[in-house]
Amino acid sequence: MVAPRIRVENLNKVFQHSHTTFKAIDNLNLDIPPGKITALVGDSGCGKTTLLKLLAGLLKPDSGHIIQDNHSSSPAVMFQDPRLLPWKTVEENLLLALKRTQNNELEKSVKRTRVKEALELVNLKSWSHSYPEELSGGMAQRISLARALCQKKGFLLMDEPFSALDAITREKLQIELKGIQEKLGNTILFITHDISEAIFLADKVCVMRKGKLTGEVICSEGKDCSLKIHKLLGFY
Ligand SMILES: Nc1ncnc2c1ncn2[C@@H]1O[C@H](COP(=O)(O)OP(=O)(O)OP(=O)(O)O)[C@@H](O)[C@H]1O
Repeated sequence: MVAPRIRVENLNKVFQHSHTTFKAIDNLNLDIPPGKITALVGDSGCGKTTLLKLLAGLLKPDSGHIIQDNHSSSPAVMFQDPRLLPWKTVEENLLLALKRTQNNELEKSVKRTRVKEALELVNLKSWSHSYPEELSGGMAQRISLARALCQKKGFLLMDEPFSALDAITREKLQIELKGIQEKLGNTILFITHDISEAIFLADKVCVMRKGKLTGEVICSEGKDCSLKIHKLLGFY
């Protein structure tokens, strides 16, 4: 598995609202370094999910480029809600994701091993035969993470994955994700409204306003990170 670098160049996306047009992504440039967590923060409606959908190939840009080095496949995506099929077991949900995303190229035994390994990573191996209704919110999100990881895409898009969880579960999952990232070295773009979550998880925090990237903050640069991010968000 190769973790790719992603470069977004002069990206534009316009939506039509009745008779007017709205620029959801406005000439946006972004560098997502390989093997690291990059966080994207911004006000509600600034275009974060639209950017994620463009990166995932779920939307087409009006102009601009998304360049993915070393890697041609689409990223794995994790959303705010786990989106597990309730009539399938945990293992079946993960196998289904592999069937959908890998076109059945993989042998059954390889798929099962991948699912087992991913469930081990999120410490839920013994729950493989359980149904989603038996899981807590935090467990369901860890299964959702395992579903993204078992695809071995190298590039993972996470759209506010922990925002529906209680504060304690959320902190636990942040620590788990950091540990998993240190083991696997995926390229991750993590969208969040929570500035402290962004600083805790990411090597770099990118700030978006009104469809544009207004700046980036490298988290290793010390304790002023939060202040810099707030300034870029227009707080001061
Ligand atoms: N399919 C669509 N058709 C028309 N307008 C859209 C569509 N998708 C998004 N928009 C508009 O684009 C803007 C950006 O939406 P987007 O969902 O990307 O914001 P966001 O930053 O992810 O917000 P939030 O943090 O609240 O999820 C919004 O004004 C939204 O109404």
